[in-house]
Amino acid sequence: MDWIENLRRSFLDWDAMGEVLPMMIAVGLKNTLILAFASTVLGVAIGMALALCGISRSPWLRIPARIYTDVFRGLPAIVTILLIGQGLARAGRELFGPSPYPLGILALGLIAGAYIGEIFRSGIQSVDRGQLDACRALSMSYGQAMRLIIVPQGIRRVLPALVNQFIGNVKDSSLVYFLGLLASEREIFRIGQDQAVVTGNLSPLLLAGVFYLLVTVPLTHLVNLIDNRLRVGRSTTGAGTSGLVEVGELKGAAASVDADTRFNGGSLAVRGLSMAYGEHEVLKDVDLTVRPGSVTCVIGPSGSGKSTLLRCLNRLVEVKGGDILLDGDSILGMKPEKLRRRIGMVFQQFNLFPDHTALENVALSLTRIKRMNKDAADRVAKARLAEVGLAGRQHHRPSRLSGGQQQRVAIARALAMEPEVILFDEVTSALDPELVKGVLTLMADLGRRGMTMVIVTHEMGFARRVADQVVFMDEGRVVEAGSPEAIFDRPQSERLKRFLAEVL
Ligand SMILES: Nc1ncnc2c1ncn2[C@@H]1O[C@H](COP(=O)(O)OP(=O)(O)OP(=O)(O)O)[C@@H](O)[C@H]1O
Repeated sequence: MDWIENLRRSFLDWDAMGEVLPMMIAVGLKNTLILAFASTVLGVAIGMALALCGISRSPWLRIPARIYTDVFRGLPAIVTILLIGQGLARAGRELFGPSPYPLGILALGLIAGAYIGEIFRSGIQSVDRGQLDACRALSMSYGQAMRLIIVPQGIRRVLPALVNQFIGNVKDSSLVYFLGLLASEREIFRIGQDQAVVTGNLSPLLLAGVFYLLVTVPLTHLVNLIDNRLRVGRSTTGAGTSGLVEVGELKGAAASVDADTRFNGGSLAVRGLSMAYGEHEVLKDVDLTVRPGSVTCVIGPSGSGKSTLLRCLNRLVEVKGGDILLDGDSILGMKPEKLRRRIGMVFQQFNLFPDHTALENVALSLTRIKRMNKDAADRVAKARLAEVGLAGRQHHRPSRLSGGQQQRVAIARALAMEPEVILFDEVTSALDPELVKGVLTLMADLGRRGMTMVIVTHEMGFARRVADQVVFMDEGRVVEAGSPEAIFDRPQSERLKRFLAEVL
């Protein structure tokens, strides 16, 4: 069996492996890790800049980012490494000295940046649009929303892909030897190859392969672990609460709220409001008066413009014509962030920040927007959570709360900013039926305590019981507005009669 002996001598020459092992660890492994790590760090910095440029509205940022990505992703790594390493050799010598090592890191980093940029971009763009809405409704600027919520969430989602990129850099570092590294700068592959020439067999190279696997295989498992964790984290709904528990939580909370503490509700006046998405006219000449401390329920068929009307009230969308007055002042001249401190909003899909606990969700805008110190913000946040019956769940993340509890955290978050008006956009539509009551009970209580509320709802029973005014919209217009009795018992228009016949 000569050929087996030949193979053994070629690949499993233990003496040759033993001889190269110390150098493989002290020089090769060290250099490979430095090259991979430094180029990944550089790649992350370049990638983040590319991602932010890539999602920018300005073509001056978007187009160069696109070109960069196409070029560095499209070229074979070895071409880039040689072009940078040899093309910039002179400048490199002046900047870094004679060694091509830093240029190798630069080349690997430039290549990695193109891939990491795409990873970041897709991560950031995969963050639910509602997160940005929630940030804006909490009066964060676009930059703050990106920095505090959207980008960190996007990065968290793409952590596995980033680790994969690091693995890619570990492997690509083997190409840098083409630049002619000094002996002390050789990485795993180069040492294996050099020693293979000396020993005349492939054992040192096989050992180099084993070293690559020792670095990359655990990392691959780490990727899977992170991936699983993220998936489990997302799907856990460990709440396990029933509707009865939820209403019970609120009863407990009612005792902690001083029923005499009243909100300082503001007034709204909508005059001749129109709004369009491009050519599509969604609101037409809408007039509406909302008294301080009153509850207005907006009802109407799907697509009639109810949500858009709410979004105009805190300028999440811009109006086309007409005016909106808050306590007599036009909101159109106000800075949107200032306006949104005064008009809070709660969304159908809750839009809580998933990486933050209930307490952090409520406290975030207090520290970041209202500039309260952390202790004071936590005190306020705890009090607001207690008011919505969630004192015992402050440290739960949204994924561990039921839909009803999440919605109550969202209400606490809006309340914490001490708004004069709160807008509710179909806040019970995404809830299981048994969880609806808890949220509606809470909203009715806010109404009793004088909060001005504009509520888009399909809960007709709630509108009849709680509203001071019911507004029926159809095809972008207010068709009828009046007391619940007037709307539900004495509808005037054919359209309202038909709508009520369908929903009641
Ligand atoms: N971002 C958008 N871009 C373009 N059109 C939109 C956008 N949002 C809503 N629309 C359109 O505007 C119209 C009114 O939508 P809006 O969501 O305000 O209605 P709605 O009465 O709240 O409906 P629903 O009860 O189904 O939520 C619809 O025709 C809708 O398709």
